[in-house]
Amino acid sequence: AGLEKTASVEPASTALVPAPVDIANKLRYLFGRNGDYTVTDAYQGTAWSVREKLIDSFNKTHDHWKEEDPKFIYYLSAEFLMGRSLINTVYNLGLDGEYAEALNQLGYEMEKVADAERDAALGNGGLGRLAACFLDSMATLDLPGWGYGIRYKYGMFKQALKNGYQVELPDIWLTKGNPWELRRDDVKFEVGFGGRVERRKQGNKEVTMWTPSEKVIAQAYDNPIPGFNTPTTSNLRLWDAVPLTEFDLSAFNAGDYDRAMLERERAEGISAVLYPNDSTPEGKELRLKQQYFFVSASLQDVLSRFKAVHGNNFDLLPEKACFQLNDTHPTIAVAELMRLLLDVEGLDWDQVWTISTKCLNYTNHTVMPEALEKWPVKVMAKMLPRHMEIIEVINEGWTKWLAGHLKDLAPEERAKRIAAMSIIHENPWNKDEMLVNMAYLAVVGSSAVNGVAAIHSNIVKDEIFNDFYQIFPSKFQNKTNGVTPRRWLAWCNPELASLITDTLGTSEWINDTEKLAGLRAYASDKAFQVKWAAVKKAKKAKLAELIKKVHGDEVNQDALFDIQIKRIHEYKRQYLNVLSIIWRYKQLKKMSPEERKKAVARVCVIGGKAASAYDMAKRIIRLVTAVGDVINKDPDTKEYLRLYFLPDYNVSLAETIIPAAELSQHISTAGTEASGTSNMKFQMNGCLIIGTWDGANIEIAEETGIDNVFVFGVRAEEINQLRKERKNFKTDPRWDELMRDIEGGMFGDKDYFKPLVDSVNNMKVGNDWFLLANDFASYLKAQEDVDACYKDQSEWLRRSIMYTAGSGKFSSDRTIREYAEDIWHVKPCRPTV
Ligand SMILES: [N-]=[N+]=N[C@]1([C@H](N)O)O[C@H](CO)[C@@H](O)[C@H](O)[C@H]1O
Repeated sequence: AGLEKTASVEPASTALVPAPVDIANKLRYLFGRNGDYTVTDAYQGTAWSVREKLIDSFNKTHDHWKEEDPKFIYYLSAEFLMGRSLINTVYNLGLDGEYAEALNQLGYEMEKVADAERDAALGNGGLGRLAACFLDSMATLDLPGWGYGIRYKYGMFKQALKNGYQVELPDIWLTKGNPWELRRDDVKFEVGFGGRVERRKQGNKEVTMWTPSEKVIAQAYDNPIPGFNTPTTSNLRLWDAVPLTEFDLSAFNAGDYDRAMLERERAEGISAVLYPNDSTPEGKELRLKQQYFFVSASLQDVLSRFKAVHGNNFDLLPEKACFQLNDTHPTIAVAELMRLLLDVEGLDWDQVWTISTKCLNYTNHTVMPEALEKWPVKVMAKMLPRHMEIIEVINEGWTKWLAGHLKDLAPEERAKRIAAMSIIHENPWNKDEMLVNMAYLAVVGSSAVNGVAAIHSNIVKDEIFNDFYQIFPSKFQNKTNGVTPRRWLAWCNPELASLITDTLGTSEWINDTEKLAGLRAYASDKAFQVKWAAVKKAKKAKLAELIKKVHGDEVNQDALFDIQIKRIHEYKRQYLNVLSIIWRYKQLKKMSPEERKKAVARVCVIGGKAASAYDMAKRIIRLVTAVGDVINKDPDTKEYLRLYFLPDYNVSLAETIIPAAELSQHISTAGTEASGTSNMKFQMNGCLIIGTWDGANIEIAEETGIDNVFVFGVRAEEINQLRKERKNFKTDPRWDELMRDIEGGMFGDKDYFKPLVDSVNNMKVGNDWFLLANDFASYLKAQEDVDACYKDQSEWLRRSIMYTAGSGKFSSDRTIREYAEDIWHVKPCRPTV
């Protein structure tokens, strides 16, 4: 793992070179810059200097783990939404003081320099960011663990607004090089696709030979992951797809330039771009190719390191390695681990099945039926013929076992149950097509299956996988999500962090967040409330600055900052938020100037990307910008209400918005948001929540005190019935008025907004599947409660402090400790300094 030591020459670490000198050295020798540095220079110089300290810690850690040979956890994920690394790395390594001083000497502020870094946006939303938070906690808890994923050349698209509509731009993030990665020329694996499978006699054994028709090389890039306040630096290994042959000269000489480049393009195309869908599957074959590409390279890598130490003693593998499948995206691992141990290592089926199921664990992140990946058998059989065979054999064994297990049932009932749990089943929308259900394959092929919040894990057990739960109840667990308090409180809100540390008299809360509960004693302390409010005010000023930069408007910084930032999706109901803003606007318009003065002014911010092919989500974005265009310019109301869509929402923007937020919205239809994680980040930063009884909102309310949260809306268990009765639901007259306004062109673009109105209001066309009309009245009521509470600032601040005090549970350290104890059975292994 660490850089191989040559017997003769011991590399001299640059740790002894004073940081300002080292930065200047990097700029001179890496970038040919000799003074009058730009802010980008200052970033590059600092990053390449810090990089060496990071590599030192990385090597020490991996040398130690090599000696100790502990059990490892490998987190397989198609997404890692890392964001920027400079601040996190400098602070986690405890180098913040040294480098802040160094940059001052060069005439730069750390914060400004940090802004020059591009986000590593190798993910869509919650699922990808969760993986990044998990890596931070695994390293901070000294757990021997690596992330494995894809080094996309183009990450999550950049979002821009053109006349109020979303436009997507490629995320060209690697052009200036990446100081946070190490290309590992000594770590490459072949990955095959297509071709045919043959059986051959070898001695008395029959062996299976898969001859792929296409091969690419998986090239490893290591991204050291520094833990906080520990010598441990773990790793995120990302794979880049490169062609076997760099350039087909013979084709070129034959004048066939295209063919000369063909193999290169085809190979590079595999890791070129992240599919921009959140909670909806991508059916394109290239997506399956991406999934198999990184899974095969990762498993080959783990087995080769295992064999280097333990030879062919594969029965030992489950004691030395376990894998977490981050949703169904890496589920092909069930068949690939079987193939590698069966066909390459020559072990027999039952032994391999035992080893494989012991090693694999699966996390489900959504119950949306349309989000559960199902690959057509014909696509799988063409691209991965050997894997399709293995999946058929797994399914045969599984359905045969089921027949035995359900022998007491009546034959037709038994057949029905078996068909309902078959990994390979008909496409309900096209009977001639058979599908491979990747979620069922993951459940059958794993030791543990978990949901990501209590309510979600119950729905997983009681609804989507109930048949499986009844057969192996002990396989199903809950692991409520968490977020790293380093990035999402200590580093993005240092002002609040130092107030907390001063008040609690320790900074230990940064990796022991249960200690935040100590703030409860200060919730009603007037002097403390003043300091608390001052921090929030300063952060609001920063956000106001950003709004000015993006939209050119000065906003009222004494207004309530009301935020909804997350991927745009109908189930997350940004549409409902906009409707309440239109209603608020209309109330303000009806008021006299005196009455308006008594109203609670609001600055509403909405941000989030819509998947590029998701038409309805794009219409929601346009409605937000159209409503904003009208109300922000209205002389009567613009002092009391604003609505801004902040484009290109990503990790870095969240780090600016969340500390400034006073109210955040998590208003998904109950039972649809598996967990949510931005809700936890807002809570940590003392931002109050208006939300439905859904996902982790419920556990946040339990920890913060239910009376401190503005909860509204129907409960998950009512949904099915309400959907059936939706067409007879008597809508609120205010709702009807707003539908007429939008349909009537109050915000222009009425034809473009018609499908939006129809989707929730015209039962012949849409059926308001996400029950916006049903929750409308109680939502407006909850918003009135927010206004009433905000008018009593001491009550508001008491609640704000109680939020942070109750956020201890939502540290990803707690989540990872639970995974490590209940699923992975890995133990901390801290290198000695
Ligand atoms: N896919 N997916 N699932 C999600 C998010 N969209 O990425 O995973 C997140 C991480 O588990 C959840 O917080 C969120 O509720 C869920 O919808």
